[in-house]
Amino acid sequence: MENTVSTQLNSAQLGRAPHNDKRALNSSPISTPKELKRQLPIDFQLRQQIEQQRNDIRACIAGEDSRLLVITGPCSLHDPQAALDYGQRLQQLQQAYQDKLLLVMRAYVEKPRTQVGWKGMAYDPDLQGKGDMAKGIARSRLLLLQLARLGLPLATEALNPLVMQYLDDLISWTAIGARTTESQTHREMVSHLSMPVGIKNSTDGSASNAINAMVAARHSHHTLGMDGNGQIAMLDTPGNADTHLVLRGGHGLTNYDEQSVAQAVEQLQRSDCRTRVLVDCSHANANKQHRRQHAIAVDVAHQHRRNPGTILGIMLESFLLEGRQDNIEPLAYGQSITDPCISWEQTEALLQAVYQVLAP
Ligand SMILES: O=C[C@H](O)[C@H](O)COP(=O)(O)O
Ligand SMILES: C=C(OP(=O)(O)O)C(=O)O
Repeated sequence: MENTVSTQLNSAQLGRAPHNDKRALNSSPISTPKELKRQLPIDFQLRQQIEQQRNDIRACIAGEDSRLLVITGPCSLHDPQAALDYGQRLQQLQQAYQDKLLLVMRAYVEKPRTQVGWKGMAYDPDLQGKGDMAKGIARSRLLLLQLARLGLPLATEALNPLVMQYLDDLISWTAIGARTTESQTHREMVSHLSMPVGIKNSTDGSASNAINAMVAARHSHHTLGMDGNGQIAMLDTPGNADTHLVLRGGHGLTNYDEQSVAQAVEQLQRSDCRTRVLVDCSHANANKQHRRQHAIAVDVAHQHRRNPGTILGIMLESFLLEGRQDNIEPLAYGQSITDPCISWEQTEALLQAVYQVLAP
């Protein structure tokens, strides 16, 4: 989307900057988290469902549940209808595979970028490059609410700690991405979050920053943030012990093979961290060749059988149509506008193959 979304400032925007700060742009106030949660509330039953789903994932991390955790879905959500279509299909697969797989839908509304590009529904819901976070955050919350009501646990990447305050109650698993693993702000945020969190190895492929993040996040912190009323406040975070490492490869090297996993597990043990790792079958592990995800997932499923206690699960980038698209006009239904994904049919085949490894 880099080509279709302008990130340049126009003169009208610059003209609105106050005299004493020529770099400051227009600011548009938006509702507080409490106001938005009041408009789009979660009821008692849904709250209980999400708490149960978080507990199910916690049990997998702790090794009390031997099912393979599968985080699967589009690289990013941009079209609510296609996302709900995907969610309905996934929910049906969950019924079929529930004894061996715990399926969680990737529902990412924020995207970290290597340089510039579309940053997700929360920022630019109309894909026009204009940015409308009031609309974007509200649309994201509504969509997550509709997806959660399908009965699926949801996964997202927490990028901006303020955005997370509007959505956190709907999420069962959160990722800290490879580009933010080393950030103190993100480690403090994890310490504050109430759900299990997967922390990715850095883009250079090293697991050390992620393991340092796991250690930092299990401690409590004092940090500057925003409370539910939109008030800037010092937050005392409780610490989050429900974290795990996500291996996503890096710098042209993969790290999902048995030896890399064993090395990571050893490093985790030395830092007294949870040892079960989740393998991201996409990103640098697949060198963004989406079809490679199938072979990687099957390999990891075999490791899960051979070495119980090392593999927690897999992550897939999957949507309705295979690949990705650059042009938003016309927009193909169900195809990624960020990273390439496997199609729905390829996803069904992959999950069936993984299931067969686990339940021969
Ligand atoms: O998962 C998505 C991308 O890998 C990540 O957001 C970085 O994308 P970019 O390198 O295209 O900016
Ligand atoms: C951006 C992502 O991954 P990573 O942080 O591993 O690049 C992602 O999973 O969408």
